[in-house]
Amino acid sequence: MARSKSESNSNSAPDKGASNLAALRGQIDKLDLNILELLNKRASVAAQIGKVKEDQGGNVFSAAREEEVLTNVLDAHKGPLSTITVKAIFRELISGSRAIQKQQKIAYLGPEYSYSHLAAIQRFGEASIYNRTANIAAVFEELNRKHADFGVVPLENSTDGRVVDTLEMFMRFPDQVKICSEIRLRVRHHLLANCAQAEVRRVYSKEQALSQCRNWLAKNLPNATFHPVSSTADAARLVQTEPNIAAAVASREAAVRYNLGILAENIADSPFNETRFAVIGATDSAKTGTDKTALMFQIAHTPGALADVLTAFKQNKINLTWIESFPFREVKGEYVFFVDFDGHREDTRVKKVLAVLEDMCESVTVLGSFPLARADGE
Ligand SMILES: C=C(O[C@@H]1C=C(C(=O)O)C=C[C@H]1O)C(=O)O
Repeated sequence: MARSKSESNSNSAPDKGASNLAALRGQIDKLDLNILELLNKRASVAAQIGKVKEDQGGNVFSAAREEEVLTNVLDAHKGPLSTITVKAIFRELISGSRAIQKQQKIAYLGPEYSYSHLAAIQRFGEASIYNRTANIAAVFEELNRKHADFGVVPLENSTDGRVVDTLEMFMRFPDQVKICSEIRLRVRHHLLANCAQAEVRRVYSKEQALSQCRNWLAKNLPNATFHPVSSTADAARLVQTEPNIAAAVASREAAVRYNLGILAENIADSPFNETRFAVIGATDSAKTGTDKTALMFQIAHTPGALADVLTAFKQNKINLTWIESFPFREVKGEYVFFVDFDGHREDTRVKKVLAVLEDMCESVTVLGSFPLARADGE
């Protein structure tokens, strides 16, 4: 309805506000169209890159190049948008650019909305195809059968330590796959249910998640019993079947997927709970300058053998970032060690240490070099 002059005069401040709002929204509309045009221009260049790769036989996914793209952008970023927002936008932009070249198939330990699934989405975005598997071995099998281009498998959790099933697969099939990227996922456990906290009698979750929230659960749910199930997402699904008495310890995404309320947030006993995942594929990653290398070696059961290996790292000034020992099933008393360290296998000092290890060890397998992962949210 048209307004009379007197009406707008008597109300001039809100009127000015309204026209300001309209003008500002007009600016946003224009900017959105500019952004859209630029996004599609970028996607067209990615499509051309895809053609070059097709001719030259290159991989669609390049962890090293993606890291470079993100570093360029984040170095230039001055706000006011948060870094998390910029990262999320570029994650999807890059995901879409890969999909234009060829949609990538990613295998992960299911079900949907497990932490492995969340880690996979963090790295590969929404424009990829996700194949869930029933166990970690099946992620390796999916790759082997070429049903998936990449797999996402957990390596270690900051509270629970190593993930035995993954390390065992590397040991059983040392040359089957390479690690091409790592993902650090902040694991935030919440108590999900559709009843009140006082009504909760049964709590479902994955065993590790129950253990990571042990003190909180004992203090806040003294009348409940705890039931380990195959995954946190499966726990959330089960709660739907016993809505009046059951709760799950799982992610926010699982709450959305299974229509559950969040009774309590961030209930893990340790405020810092992170899982590190490996992205496995046919090849590892090109060098970026801030890389890590993972390897597995087996040494003779003699005094000082491990100390000699560690000295070789020290002498070459290589910083170890992880070490795990694992009994070698085939020879009693022998151990396989997993380590990762700063540097790329093409760096001179890494080449030197690898040559020394080849001489010292019964076997050495380079699991791969890959860009150092940023902490989740950084
Ligand atoms: C465009 C490319 O392909 C993929 C998409 C990227 C991007 O959108 O920036 C970067 C690396 C690749 O994973 C490329 O290799 O440069």
